[in-house]
Amino acid sequence: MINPQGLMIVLSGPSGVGKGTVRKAIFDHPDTEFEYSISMTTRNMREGEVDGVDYFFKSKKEFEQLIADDKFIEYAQYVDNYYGTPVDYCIETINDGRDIFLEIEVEGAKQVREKFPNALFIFLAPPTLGHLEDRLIGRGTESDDIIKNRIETAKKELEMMSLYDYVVINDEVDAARQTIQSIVTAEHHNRKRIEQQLRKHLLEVD
Ligand SMILES: Nc1ncnc2c1ncn2[C@@H]1O[C@H](COP(=O)(O)OP(=O)(O)OP(=O)(O)O)[C@@H](O)[C@H]1O
Ligand SMILES: Nc1nc2c(ncn2[C@@H]2O[C@H](COP(=O)(O)O)[C@@H](O)[C@H]2O)c(=O)[nH]1
Repeated sequence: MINPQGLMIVLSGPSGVGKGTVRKAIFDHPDTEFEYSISMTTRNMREGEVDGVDYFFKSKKEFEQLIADDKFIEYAQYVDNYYGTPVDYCIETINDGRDIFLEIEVEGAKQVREKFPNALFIFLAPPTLGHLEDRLIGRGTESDDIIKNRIETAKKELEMMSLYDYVVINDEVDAARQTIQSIVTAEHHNRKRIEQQLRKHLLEVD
């Protein structure tokens, strides 16, 4: 077997587009067999969030020590807080042949692309910028200033979508969930076919 590793699936997109909502729909679905990479962050816990489930919540000092110890696949400072993907669980999972699903912002996705060019990159986009603003306001978890900041960041993030393998518009949650699952299934088929062709070619060369 040439590539027995699991697939690294990166779902990115601006804050408020619905990444968390779509990700939850994916993981609630019985067909889903991916593992979820729980990120670390220094931001304050929101009401209803659970440490070790939604995020591993860390102090700034703890996070900076983890950076120094090279414990992240990627990390980024996003609107005054650190966010990062712990390296150990991701590597263990893909080496074990299981797919790992990362839900991260755009700067972090760029770092993943440099380290794991074979990962699958999916950008979740809003139908319009107005939808994004409405969703952030509707979620009611951030102050007006932070929402403004996130919208400004989103405008720059949306310019990066052409660098992704796929763009999925999150108009309706279940449709976005289904599209993402179909993309992953198709990607597995493609990679398997390429691997078989490569193996056949190598045997012919021998
Ligand atoms: N397709 C949709 N239609 C309408 N509302 C949606 C849709 N998807 C998500 N939402 C709502 O938009 C808000 C933001 O969604 P969510 O928190 O999942 O976004 P996010 O991209 O994960 O944000 P962040 O990056 O800040 O964590 C939530 O209130 C959610 O219920
Ligand atoms: N680069 C990374 N970005 C991450 C990670 N985990 C989450 N995120 C992204 O941060 C913003 C803000 O999240 P919020 O929970 O404060 O709303 C959002 O775009 C997340 O997708 C990570 O490990 N690395």
